[in-house]
Amino acid sequence: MTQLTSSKVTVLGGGSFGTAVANIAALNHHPVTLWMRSEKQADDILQNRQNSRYLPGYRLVDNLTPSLDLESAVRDAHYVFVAVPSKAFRAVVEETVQYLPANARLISLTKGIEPTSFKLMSQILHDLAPKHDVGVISGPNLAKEIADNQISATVIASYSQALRQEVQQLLSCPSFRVYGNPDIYGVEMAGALKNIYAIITGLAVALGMAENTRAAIITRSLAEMSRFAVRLGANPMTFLGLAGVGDLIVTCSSQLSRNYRVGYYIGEGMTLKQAIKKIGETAEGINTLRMVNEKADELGVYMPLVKGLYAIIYQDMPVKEIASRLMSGDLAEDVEFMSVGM
Ligand SMILES: NC(=O)c1ccc[n+]([C@@H]2O[C@H](COP(=O)([O-])OP(=O)(O)OC[C@H]3O[C@@H](n4cnc5c(N)ncnc54)[C@H](O)[C@@H]3O)[C@@H](O)[C@H]2O)c1
Ligand SMILES: O=P(O)(O)OC[C@H](O)CO
Repeated sequence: MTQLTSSKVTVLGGGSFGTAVANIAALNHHPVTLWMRSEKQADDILQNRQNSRYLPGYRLVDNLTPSLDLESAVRDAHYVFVAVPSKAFRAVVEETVQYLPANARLISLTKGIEPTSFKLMSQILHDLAPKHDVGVISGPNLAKEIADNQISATVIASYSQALRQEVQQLLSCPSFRVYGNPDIYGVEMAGALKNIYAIITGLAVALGMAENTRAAIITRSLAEMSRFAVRLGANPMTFLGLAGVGDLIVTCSSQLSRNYRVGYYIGEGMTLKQAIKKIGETAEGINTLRMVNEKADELGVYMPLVKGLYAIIYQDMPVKEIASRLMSGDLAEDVEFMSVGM
């Protein structure tokens, strides 16, 4: 691999993950611009070297510069990472492309699916910037742990081998290891789907589940999400990697996951609205659940866990009734591996 020289990196979105990834690139001595909407947050970074709203207590390196001006943030960038919630993704990229240098690489950090179109973020990037190389980062990456320099690993997925290798070099450091994978669809789908199962696990923990139960939920979640994604064209092997089982494990185990916490608060008796308000940050799984539930019906893919959570959240079904339905369904359906692709 040829050594990457100092490259101008821009991250769009000053939330927890955008800030954490921007800081890693800056730690690797690249000049980094973090574009955000909030003047207050930008001032906070300039004056206190901290994003107190999203990553309180973590020092941001000096070569990370906040910016409120999209044009100047993007104009000379070699790499543009997009870290805004999926519902804002298309609008932000639409505005960005007019300023994009011809050779800039575009990489999504977002784990979600576009409502109505069912497009993944890389597909939106392709739509809006068809001449640019596109990639996606996904893996077990809790932003606060990355900011705390805890050892973490992730996946850069792209059809472009050059882009994969460049991003590996751009972000790899002693506490962060980046692996390449050409299966962009599988990596991205895994990152979106695991949020649904984190909500289920959080809910089950709040209701006092035992460790056997957690293991059963995580394992059946992996089978269910792989079955769905493989039906849509993903490589089943991706689900045995960091972006698949890796991310599923961390998101279904940690109170730092916002999706897990949504489930936990609902399990404690909050309404969905109250849970979302209490978290105050992006929890993509809520919308992903609606879209995947609909798509599973359309494709005829068997997804009992998605169906169960949908019934609890959107149809007000009692959790106990859903749990007993899951445990007493037709055993003929419950074959561990349904086909070569699970
Ligand atoms: N936080 C994590 O641990 C983590 C890890 C991996 C991936 N992700 C993914 O990254 C994406 C972003 O998550 P996050 O954790 O940074 O969310 P967040 O809630 O911490 O921050 C979202 C940021 O996006 C900004 N934003 C929202 N709408 C915008 C718009 N229209 N224009 C400009 N900025 C806008 C908000 O102001 C905020 O700064 C999500 O899809 C999430 O699943 C998060
Ligand atoms: O906080 P969550 O639930 O969005 O999860 C964060 C990351 O996706 C974990 O990899």
